[in-house]
Amino acid sequence: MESKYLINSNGSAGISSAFAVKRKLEPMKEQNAIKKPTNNNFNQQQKPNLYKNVLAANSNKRSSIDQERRSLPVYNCRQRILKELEANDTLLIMGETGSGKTTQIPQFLLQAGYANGGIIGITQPRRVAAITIAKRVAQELATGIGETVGYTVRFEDATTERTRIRYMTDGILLREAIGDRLLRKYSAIMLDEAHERTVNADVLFGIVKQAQLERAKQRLPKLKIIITSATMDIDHFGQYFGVRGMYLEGRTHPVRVLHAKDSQEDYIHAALVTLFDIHRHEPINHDVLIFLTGQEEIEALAQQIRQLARINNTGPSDVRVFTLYAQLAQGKQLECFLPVPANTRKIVLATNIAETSITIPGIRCVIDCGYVKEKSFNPGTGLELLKTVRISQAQAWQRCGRAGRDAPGKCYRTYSKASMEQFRSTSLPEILRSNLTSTVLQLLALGIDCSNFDFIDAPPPEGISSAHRALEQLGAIKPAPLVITTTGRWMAQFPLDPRYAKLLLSAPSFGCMEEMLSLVAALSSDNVFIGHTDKSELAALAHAKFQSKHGDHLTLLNVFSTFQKTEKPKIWCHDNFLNIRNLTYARNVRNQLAEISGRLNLAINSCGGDNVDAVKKCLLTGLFENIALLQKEGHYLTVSGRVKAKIHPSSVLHGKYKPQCILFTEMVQTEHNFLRQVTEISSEWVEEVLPAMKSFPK
Ligand SMILES: Nc1ncnc2c1ncn2[C@@H]1O[C@H](COP(=O)(O)OP(=O)(O)OP(=O)(O)O)[C@@H](O)[C@H]1O
Repeated sequence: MESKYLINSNGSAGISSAFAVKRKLEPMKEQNAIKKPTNNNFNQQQKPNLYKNVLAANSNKRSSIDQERRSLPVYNCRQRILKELEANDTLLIMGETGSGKTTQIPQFLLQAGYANGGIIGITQPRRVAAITIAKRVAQELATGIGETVGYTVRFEDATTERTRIRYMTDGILLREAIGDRLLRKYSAIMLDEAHERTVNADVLFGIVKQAQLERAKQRLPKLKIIITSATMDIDHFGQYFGVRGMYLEGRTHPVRVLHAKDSQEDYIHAALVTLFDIHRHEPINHDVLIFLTGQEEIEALAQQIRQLARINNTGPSDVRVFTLYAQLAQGKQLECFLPVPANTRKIVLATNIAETSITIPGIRCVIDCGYVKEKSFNPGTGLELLKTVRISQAQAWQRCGRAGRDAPGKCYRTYSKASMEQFRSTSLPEILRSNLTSTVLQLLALGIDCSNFDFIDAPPPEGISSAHRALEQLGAIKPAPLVITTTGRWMAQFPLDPRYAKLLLSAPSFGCMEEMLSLVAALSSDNVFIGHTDKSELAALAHAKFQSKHGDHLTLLNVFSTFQKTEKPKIWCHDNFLNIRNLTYARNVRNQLAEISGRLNLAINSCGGDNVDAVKKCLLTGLFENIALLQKEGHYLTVSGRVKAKIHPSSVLHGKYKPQCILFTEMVQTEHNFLRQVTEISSEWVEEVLPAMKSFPK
């Protein structure tokens, strides 16, 4: 396999080199480079007591971590960053992957006294990054999580009133802005991984910019804004924020890049061969991270690797395989961050959720398949699809940057150098290719009309109109003049997609609130079934017990309701091939949704699980855009957009008799359009439940 790879013409590839041409930056050389910070570097008076106490209590334990911190490129730029921040209210900072932006800059601000007047908030596109980075920074400051450093992600808050540095997902900060548009709680906000351009981050760029201006106008304490990334389009950001960018010089550990001579069509096979080649030739403590596109691919390859490791007599004990993807329960996602025993190689199979921000200790080799599953929304059909597409060059460098964090590394790309040159330089911002229903509602709850909002890149007008249409059908807004209704305000209270929030608001009138709380919670956690196991036949038999002839939603409800009642959940989940972590997560989500429902005085009634029609009709009130009708040819056609599709093989309705009319949770595009999580409904109900949908085809 080695012969398939070429060393990049630069030999050792500089992670930033590919972007050097794009940068028109002010190079930032540290004037007092490698000057050890002393107490004189900041005003003693301003130094927060809290930080002083933390320092005093833990000074003995920190020498090795301190050394690691001091060797990071960002450390040498500390003085300059603080000086720039004193002079400017907004900073755009670009520095190599692993240079220390995310972990160190907030600590510089803390030391400089910025946390005296408010919290230092740092947003991350993903919760796994927010959690692991907060833990690392707490360790660096030798404090417990939730003390000086904490994190908040959806359905989990690990902060206290003592927390001064708060890592969080961008969705959390956006939600807070609904309560206070000026974000008065914060003295500084760092929007990290700006290149990711998630919808939430794009909205936040505008929110923090407005909050900063408004606070200045009202003579309130200043809001400092820091935008960071290793691969952002700094000119574009510079124009939007009206500031120049800074480039943090200094290199981290080198990563040697090896491209396939020819791009490998079967990238999973290429990844497997490369992995075993690494396993034969690289020291056992060089851990490997493989980037693939999704859960099914990852689970299948994980199983194959485990089997092959046994057959090849490398011994099961010298390989530990971990998986990392969004649908995996949080606890399980964090397992790959723990050390493995000596003489064992850690192999992590991940989607793009491991692509930015995170450091998985021990990773020396990255294998990059060059593809990603990306959301794309078609406002014409109203459907959001997940499609497998080529990554951008920025993503390729970010993936590469996951190696070389604690030592020099290697990155194996299963695509050729020539084909990489054809990749887009950066990914298309999510806001230009997503369903905007949730964003439009959140902005309206903030009192902002999306059509006049100062976006860094304005979403297409047809995307906004499509969101308006959907929100009107959900009863969340009224058009001309555009206003948010009480239902809309209530929907915005739930940390859920508006369609799912609507299910909870409608449930009391169908008498099935208990059931809907359980179902929405279980849908938020996703895959509770363990299917990829060497006992897959036994697993299928166990799962069959929960099957409802009505479809996947009621099957999932059966699983969750039985789980809630079981006295020995661990044994029960094990025996039934169910994922206890995902179910426990769903239970926590349910508690929080019930708490919000209680605050809104929604009646918590139940149909006793027998009145399945009530549950199905209620599902229609939120998911009415996801209806499909059986065609004579045997396939389904979605009512909204008339897209041809099949029922996904994972559905309990797959391969059985085909219902005339179905409701689905999502559409996935692989070789066909597949409808996931499907329930049989009656087309008669549509007009009963949704009087607005008069044009429904019979
Ligand atoms: N959980 C961790 N365990 C061990 N080392 C860590 C951990 N997190 C960070 N580090 C160390 O700190 C360094 C800086 O990480 P940090 O996340 O601050 O860099 P960054 O510049 O923000 O990177 P990126 O652009 O990739 O997000 C890493 O290269 C690594 O050496």
